[in-house]
Amino acid sequence: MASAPGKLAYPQFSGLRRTCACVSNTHPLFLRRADAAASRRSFGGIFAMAGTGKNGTKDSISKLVADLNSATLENDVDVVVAPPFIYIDQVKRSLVDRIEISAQNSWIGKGGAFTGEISAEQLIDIGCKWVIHGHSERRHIIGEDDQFIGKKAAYALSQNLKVIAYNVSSWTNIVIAYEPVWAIGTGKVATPEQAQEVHAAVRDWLKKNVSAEVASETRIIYGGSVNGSNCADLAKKEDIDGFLVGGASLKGPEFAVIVNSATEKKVAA
Ligand SMILES: O=C[C@H](O)COP(=O)(O)O
Repeated sequence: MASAPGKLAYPQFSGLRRTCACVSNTHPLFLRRADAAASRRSFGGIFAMAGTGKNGTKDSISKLVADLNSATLENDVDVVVAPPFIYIDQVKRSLVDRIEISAQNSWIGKGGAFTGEISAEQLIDIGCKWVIHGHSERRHIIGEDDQFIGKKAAYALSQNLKVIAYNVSSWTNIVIAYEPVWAIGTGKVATPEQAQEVHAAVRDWLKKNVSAEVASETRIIYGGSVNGSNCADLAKKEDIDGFLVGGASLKGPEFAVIVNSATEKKVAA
């Protein structure tokens, strides 16, 4: 996913081939609702209510949850939030059921003596339905590689968590996120044309390497400086099926604007 602003970055195709990595950054999301008829065309995305660990306090998250609970959100957009582990329970207890919860990471296998780690089983126990794997920050800062991420994703999927990442035996519960690293947290968003080109290339990769059906159905979401002002133009693009939102997700009303940019998808369709 690395590239300079203005240049297209093709997300880890070699990784995709081996395990499947897509990439996300920090926090997460919204997605199309499962009952929305056919396919990825119903918008979906991802939003993070608090960044990777460093964002959020009990008070700030209470405020954000209150904003989300009172926001008017498009019916046919799935909305998922990914708070840091320590706030998941608080969010689960206070957030409306219409919004699902994701973790930002999980262990590679069954729980046990792995100090400091959180298992997929524990996430399910606390009410999570989603987990993010393969975020560029986990790769670049923590040093996770495709193989390790693949193990995590495979185990999470085996426990029926939905995954934003790889090592996929069934694509039903997968969402792929494309985030050019130069766009993450920088205010330099990819142009709709740049993002569309990469999303189309990812979809084409799926078509050639997995199947036409998977290519058609899999949601590919964009992340990197998405905000209330640029989301509408991005949402109009054919292969952009949602967003992975970081900074703008910390402001509930702005996040609602991003969720509701799904209407642009309907207009464009
Ligand atoms: O996880 C979030 C993404 O990495 C995007 O972050 P951002 O919207 O602050 O650029």
